[in-house]
Amino acid sequence: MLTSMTCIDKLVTSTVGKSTNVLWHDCPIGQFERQELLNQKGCVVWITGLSGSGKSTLACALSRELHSRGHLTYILDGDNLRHGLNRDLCFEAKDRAENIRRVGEVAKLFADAGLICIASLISPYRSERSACRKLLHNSTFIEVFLNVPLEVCEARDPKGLYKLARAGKIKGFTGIDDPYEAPSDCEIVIQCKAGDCATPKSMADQVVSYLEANEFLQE
Ligand SMILES: Nc1ncnc2c1ncn2[C@@H]1O[C@H](COP(=O)(O)OS(=O)(=O)O)[C@@H](OP(=O)(O)O)[C@H]1O
Ligand SMILES: Nc1ncnc2c1ncn2[C@@H]1O[C@H](COP(=O)(O)OP(=O)(O)O)[C@@H](O)[C@H]1O
Repeated sequence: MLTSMTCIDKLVTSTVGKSTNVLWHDCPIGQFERQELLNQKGCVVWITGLSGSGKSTLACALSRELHSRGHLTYILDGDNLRHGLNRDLCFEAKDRAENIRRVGEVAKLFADAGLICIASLISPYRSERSACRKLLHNSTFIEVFLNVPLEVCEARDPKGLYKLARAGKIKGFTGIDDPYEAPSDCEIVIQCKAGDCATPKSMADQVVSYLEANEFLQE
C-alpha cells in the first residue's frame, strides 16, 4: 500500500509496504504492444474448487485447447508452486492467504505480459480471491468455480489425501476440517454432480466460449 510520497526535485519516491524510497519505472513497450504481437488479450482464468474437483485437469485441458488455437498460456498450479515459489508456506489460514496473494501477483505479471494465465489452486477464501480480482484491470480476472460436491471429490481421492484427512493423519484439510468458501458471483460455474460430470474437453470449451464472447481471443 502507498503510505508516503517524497519529492526531491522532480524525483518522486514512495513507500510501498516495507519498501522505502522506491520508484516505478515505465517502459515504452507495454501490455498493449505485447498483446498486439500475440493477438490476444492478457487475462487471468482463476480456477477455484476443492481438492479433487478437477482444477489441474481443467487447467491442462484449457491450456491444450488454447495452445492448439495458437494462443500463449501459462499455468500456475497450487500444488506445483508449493514445490518452489511457495515452498515456505503451509496450510494454516495465514499461509494459504499468502499463497493466494503471491499467486495473484504472479498471475498479474503474466497477464501484463499478454498471456492467458490459468491459475488453479483451491483458494478457499472469498476475501483473498476478491483481493486478486482487484489487482487486475476490470474484467480481466475470470473466476471459474468447479462446483463438485465433496462426496465426488472424496470418492475420486487420486492422492489418498481425503482418506488420510478422515483418519486424522492430515489436520486442516479443505472440506473436512478446514473451510471452503464457494464463490457467489463468479464469471463461470462448472457444475458436476455424482455420475454427471462434463468431460475435461467440454469444461475447457465452456471457458473458451467465454473468452471468445468477451474478445480475449482475437483472430
Ligand atoms: N491441508 C490441506 N488442504 C488442502 N490441500 C492440501 C492440504 N495438504 C496438502 N494439500 C495438497 O495441496 C494442494 C492444494 O494447494 P493449494 O496451494 O491449491 O491450496 S490453497 O489454495 O493454499 O488452499 C492440494 O492439491 P489439489 O488436490 O490439486 O487441490 C493437495 O494435494
Ligand atoms: N471432468 C472430470 N470427470 C471425471 N473425472 C475427472 C474430471 N476432472 C478431473 N477428474 C479426475 O479427478 C481427479 C482429480 O482431478 P485433479 O485435476 O487432480 O483435481 P484438483 O487439481 O482439483 O485436485 C483426477 O483423478 C482426475 O482424472
